[in-house]
Amino acid sequence: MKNKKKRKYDYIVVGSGAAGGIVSCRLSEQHPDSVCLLEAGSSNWHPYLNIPAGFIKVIFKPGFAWQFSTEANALTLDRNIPIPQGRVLGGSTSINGLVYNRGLKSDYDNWSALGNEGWDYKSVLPYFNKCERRIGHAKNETRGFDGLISVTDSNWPDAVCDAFIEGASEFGISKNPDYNGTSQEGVGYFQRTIFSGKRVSTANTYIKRAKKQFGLIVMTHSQVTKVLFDGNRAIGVEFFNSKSGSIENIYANKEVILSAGAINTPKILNLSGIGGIKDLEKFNITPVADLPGVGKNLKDHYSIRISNKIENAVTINERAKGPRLALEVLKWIVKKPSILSLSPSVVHIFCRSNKEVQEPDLQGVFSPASYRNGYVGVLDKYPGMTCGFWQHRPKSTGEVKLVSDDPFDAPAVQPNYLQHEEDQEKIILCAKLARKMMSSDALAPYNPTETFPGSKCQTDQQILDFCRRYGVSSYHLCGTAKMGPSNDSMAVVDSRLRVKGITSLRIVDASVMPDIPSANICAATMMIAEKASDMILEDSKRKITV
Ligand SMILES: Cc1cc2nc3c(=O)[nH]c(=O)nc-3n(C[C@H](O)[C@H](O)[C@H](O)COP(=O)(O)OP(=O)(O)OC[C@H]3O[C@@H](n4cnc5c(N)ncnc54)[C@H](O)[C@@H]3O)c2cc1C
Repeated sequence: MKNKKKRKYDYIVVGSGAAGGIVSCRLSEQHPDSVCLLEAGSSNWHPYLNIPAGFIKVIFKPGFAWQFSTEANALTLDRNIPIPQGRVLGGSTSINGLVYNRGLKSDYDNWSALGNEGWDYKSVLPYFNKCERRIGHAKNETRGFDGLISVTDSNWPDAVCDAFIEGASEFGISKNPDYNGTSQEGVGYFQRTIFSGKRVSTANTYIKRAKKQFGLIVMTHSQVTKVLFDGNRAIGVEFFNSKSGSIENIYANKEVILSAGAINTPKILNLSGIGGIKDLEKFNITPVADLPGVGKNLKDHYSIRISNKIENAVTINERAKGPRLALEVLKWIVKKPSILSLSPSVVHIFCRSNKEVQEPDLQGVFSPASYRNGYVGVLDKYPGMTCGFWQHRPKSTGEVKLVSDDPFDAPAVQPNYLQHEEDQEKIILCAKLARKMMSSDALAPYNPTETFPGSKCQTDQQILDFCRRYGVSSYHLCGTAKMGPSNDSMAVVDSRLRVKGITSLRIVDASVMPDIPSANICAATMMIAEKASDMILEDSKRKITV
């Protein structure tokens, strides 16, 4: 393959993350030398992007991640909560927490029930399987074995984690060997997108393969500023090449695909004249399509964490410093279990908030590590453990909107965490559950003492205040260009992910989710990309005008 840059391609894909990395690869398999992938960030050469524990070194660095934060809001005590998003080849798959979690069957059956034909669990399962290479416990029909994304079990034995898992059974939560199989409910070690001690991203799998085998053109340092139209047909994009400092245009024979993520995709749409007319008028942007749903329906998982100081154990807190860290590095180099090849959350719990609920509606995460004041950042100086929880399907929704017509200004992001009363009730329950899980008899030999928020936080009101003050994003932003049927005026794309009222423009990323899955959302985003790739190629063969 020649990998020679041109001015015109069959397909242009904007954004190289969980979705864009996959779509660009699948399209280039069928259209070699004729797909161009534009990425605002740089390549993924840096070792921190390939060592799982490098996560903590990159998420708050502008060279690797868009440093977005939420708008201040009284619901979360006027804080600007960090919501970084990957800005590098592989997008957020190059910086994320590596947890592989598909969600509940009912998540996708609900998408279908909302009028999105072809998105029920039975229809999407083959696409979850298509991208997966499951290594470890699995039932054949529910898992994939031939895909490019390796999904492995933890190889890091830890006595505190084992005790936490044992302890959960004291509260009626049983071990589940495969929460991505037939049933999610239970407790156990997370499955991770880690192989041979290294991060598995779309950059080092799909994109690498497509560049080498199918002549995929990858242009990093290329921030798309708007989509170009001929009438209502998308014909290309304008982008800023930050290496040359110039504005350039490239064109598509067939389609433009936006995969810039749940914050940047609605921003590009608005800058291109697609959005609510009133929103566009504010910035004198000439409208191309009146779609008031652009940027609306923002969802995320708002989580809280409870930390304990413990004794009689060596936790990640001590292993991440001094001579012990040197030993961990050495272990990683010789491919032995090491804290360098861990996902930040090691153990999962999926459980129900009450007996009336039919399936899990809460997710817990546990690690034998603790951060100062509960914030991901500086580890405590003493041995510690942390349990976090969030609600699977929060009812609060927010929005992403432009603050100006300058493509280099970050948009305003307001998730309205805890706006809905039910979300407030559930977050209190989450905090109580996290406490309960760490008070099991199985963990008693470690003499846990709660350090954060501490014993003074007891009443529901105190707990809610704590959640408002210290809750954080789980970084699962989605829904800002949702798919929906023609009678849903807030839908932005149809069930084949075509932007309504526009031809040759699709959205393929976490933005199109009509509701948030009961899971960390990367697996679902990759599933969307595999399914979208088939739809784009099918429509092209049938010569359907999109
Ligand atoms: C810190 C963090 C931890 C997470 N942990 C987990 C986890 O453990 N498990 C899990 O399942 N999910 C996790 N997620 C969520 C998951 O990674 C994302 O939901 C998923 O990657 C979204 O995929 P996407 O394709 O929509 O966007 P992204 O993967 O974010 O990709 C979007 C890409 O588009 C590029 N882009 C944006 N704007 C432009 C533009 N104008 N021009 C060109 N390129 C542009 C970006 O730079 C980026 O590369 C995490 C996310 C983050 C940020």
